[in-house]
Amino acid sequence: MSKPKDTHTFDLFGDAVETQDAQPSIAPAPVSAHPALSDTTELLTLCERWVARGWLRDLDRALVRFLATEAPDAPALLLLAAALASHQLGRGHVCLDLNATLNAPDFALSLPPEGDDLTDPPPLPSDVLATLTLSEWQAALHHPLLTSEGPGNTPLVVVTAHSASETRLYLRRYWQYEQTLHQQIVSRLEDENTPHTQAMNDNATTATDNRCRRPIYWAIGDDSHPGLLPQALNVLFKPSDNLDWQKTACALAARSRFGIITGGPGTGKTTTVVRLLALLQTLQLAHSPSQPLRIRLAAPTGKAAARLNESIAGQVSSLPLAQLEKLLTNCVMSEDETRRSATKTRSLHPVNEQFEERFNTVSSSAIAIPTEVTTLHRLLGARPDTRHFRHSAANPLALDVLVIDEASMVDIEMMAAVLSALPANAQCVLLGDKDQLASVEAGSVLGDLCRRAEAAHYTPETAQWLESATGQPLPSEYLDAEGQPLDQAITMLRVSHRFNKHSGIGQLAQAINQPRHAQSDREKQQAVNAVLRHGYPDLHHLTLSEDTALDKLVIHGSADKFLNGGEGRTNHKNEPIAPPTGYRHYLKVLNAQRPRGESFEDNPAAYNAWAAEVLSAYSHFQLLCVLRKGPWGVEGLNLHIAKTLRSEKLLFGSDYTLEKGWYEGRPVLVTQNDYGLKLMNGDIGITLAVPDPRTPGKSLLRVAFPTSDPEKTIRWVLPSRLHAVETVFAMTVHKSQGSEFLHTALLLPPTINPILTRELVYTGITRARDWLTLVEAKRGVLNEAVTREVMRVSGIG
Ligand SMILES: Nc1ncnc2c1ncn2[C@@H]1O[C@H](COP(=O)(O)OP(=O)(O)OP(=O)(O)O)[C@@H](O)[C@H]1O
Repeated sequence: MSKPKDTHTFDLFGDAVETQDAQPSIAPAPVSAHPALSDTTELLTLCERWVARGWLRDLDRALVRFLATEAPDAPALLLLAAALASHQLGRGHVCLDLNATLNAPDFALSLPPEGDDLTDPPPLPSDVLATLTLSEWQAALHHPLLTSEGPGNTPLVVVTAHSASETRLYLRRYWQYEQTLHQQIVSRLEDENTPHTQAMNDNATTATDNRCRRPIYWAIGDDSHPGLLPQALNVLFKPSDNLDWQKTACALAARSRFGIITGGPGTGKTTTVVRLLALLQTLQLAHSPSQPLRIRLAAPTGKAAARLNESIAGQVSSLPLAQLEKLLTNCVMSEDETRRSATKTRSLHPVNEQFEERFNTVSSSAIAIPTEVTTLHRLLGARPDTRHFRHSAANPLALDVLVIDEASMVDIEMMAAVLSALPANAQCVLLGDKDQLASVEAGSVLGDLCRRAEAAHYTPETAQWLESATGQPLPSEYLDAEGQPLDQAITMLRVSHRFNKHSGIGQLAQAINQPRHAQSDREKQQAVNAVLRHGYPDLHHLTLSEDTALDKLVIHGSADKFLNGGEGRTNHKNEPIAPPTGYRHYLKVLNAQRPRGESFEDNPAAYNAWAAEVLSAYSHFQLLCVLRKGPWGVEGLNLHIAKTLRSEKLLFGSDYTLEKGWYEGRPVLVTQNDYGLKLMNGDIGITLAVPDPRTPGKSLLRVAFPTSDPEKTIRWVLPSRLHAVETVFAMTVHKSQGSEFLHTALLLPPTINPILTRELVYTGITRARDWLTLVEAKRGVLNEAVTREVMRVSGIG
């Protein structure tokens, strides 16, 4: 088998215009139609051959068999489309786009990127589909038992959108998720400008019921507290000569029941959302002093939740709450004053003397902002052995505001489940970086919803409202009289406060992130290379010409390769930055700070403190890679690094132990949620040796995981209880999403691969907080990678 021909169309679902205009990779002179296009038995045989090669999943073939049994008269072309649609789900696409598949058929299956040397290869999709036209395929997609064009009971749904050339085939479940998402978002956006009387009635409900308390009318049409919104925004944001996108984001997200705040690393998403919550709570208390909003914060993984937890706690403590409470008190006093004089003039009856009570409630009510962040699975109440959650439309969550961080990692199934479980009037705010890799599961919801975020598309009405709320006029380039309702609910933060123009990490992220339509591939490569050559203090570009360079990096961190050996830098808050390290650092801490002469049971605090130090030291460095298998993948690198650390006498164990067993210092990544052990997918633990209480002088291994519980900072787990973990000296970029490391080393393999795209490189480098080492196993791979884009197929956005 040969390598797919056009490497520039590696991204099957790349830019639609380009793929349509591009030369199709269909063979120019087909001889005759492949029998699998018209004969179900031939098709099943073909699927079997594809499954044997790993090009198609067994699951996909099983679906075809099932459909063929259910409807023996179904056209083979329909069954083939079903197999490919099912296969796309495993590759992150929600559906099969027929036209894109005909334009680049070989990307519809999981072909090995470097070709397949085995003899007697099965026909490639490009061979099979060579004679097929779009209209023939479209015509074959209609079958009363198997397909429909919308609601119904058929297992498949056909959607023809915009123009007849855009036909998508869905498995019904995924079509339904898309519909749910669409309906939930539209219904939350549609009445943002109208007072919501039902919500006011809901105010009378008790704290334990799950109807929403939030009266959404206050932000727009609230007559009782004129000016409270702009006043509160002015308390929360300092005056600025430039357009403050954070203030804009806060106002827009407060205005509607669905909002998105997107932005790159350090653009202030967390800072903004904390202020948004303070704003919402202030507005709510002005109306219902004794009924603060019930706010919940969630993230898709335990790691992302822990990170938000950490940063949000710091942000809440710096909020100007006293000023907001003063504003609130003045507001309630003036309201009651007005009411009092109105009552006096209307009648001689005594004034309604609830004033004192209301005043006291406000002045004693701290504007409560939660700092605890949970995972989405926990929030919804995941149950073992079922994909259904405890909370759903039938049993909604008891909350008024939900903030979801790292929303780019949330797949379509989870997003539909969350939105369905929200009470009708609850407010949902998504935070995330639209340019990051999407979830590994099907769907790239945040990226799809934010397709128009760059240019904003605010209507003149929105701009006018924003100006009255924030005091800031919007530049005309962000206005669009044709702006969609969704555009009005999205703000993109555009200024990084963590990476300024002197930061190589920030500059590289920016150069890589330029969308394809904004510049040619060559211009992008030149921009990226200019950043690499510039000599920024936080960035080192390493091409592996000698074997030991990678070893030096992972052991020592290669501080000597950075300007001044990494000494003397400060961060954006003027705090000193420690020089970059490698894995030696945490292993040194492990040995140097080990509690001596005390048993684990007698002094758990000492062991917890030790474990916390080791875990913190581990987070100073992480090697990221692209692949799982092979010498440049997680598996090969993990073993290589463990052996290298052993040769430095930093780790101990036989080859077998290092490859398959447990040893002190082994860092592990949890790969599946384990509710029994309270461990979440993405958690990192370190294996430590603690004294064995049963055998004096001996030790036993336990794995230490950090917790967010201040009472019990470390969770100790016996290795035998951990089933879904892997060594994490090397971590894939996909798994690193939602995490951040002081020194991140991103290793690109020597050959290009379909998953090596701009989004992946961007996601990898933005995991670095202070130092980035970009490693190319062979020069040139980065240049190729940054010109490839992933575009997921879906009907959202
Ligand atoms: N307007 C601002 N002025 C000055 N510093 C700011 C401002 N906004 C945020 N920061 C600081 O910038 C840093 C990054 O902010 P924040 O954590 O809110 O960004 P983020 O977008 O959530 O980052 P990430 O998701 O990449 O971790 C923080 O130290 C924060 O205090």
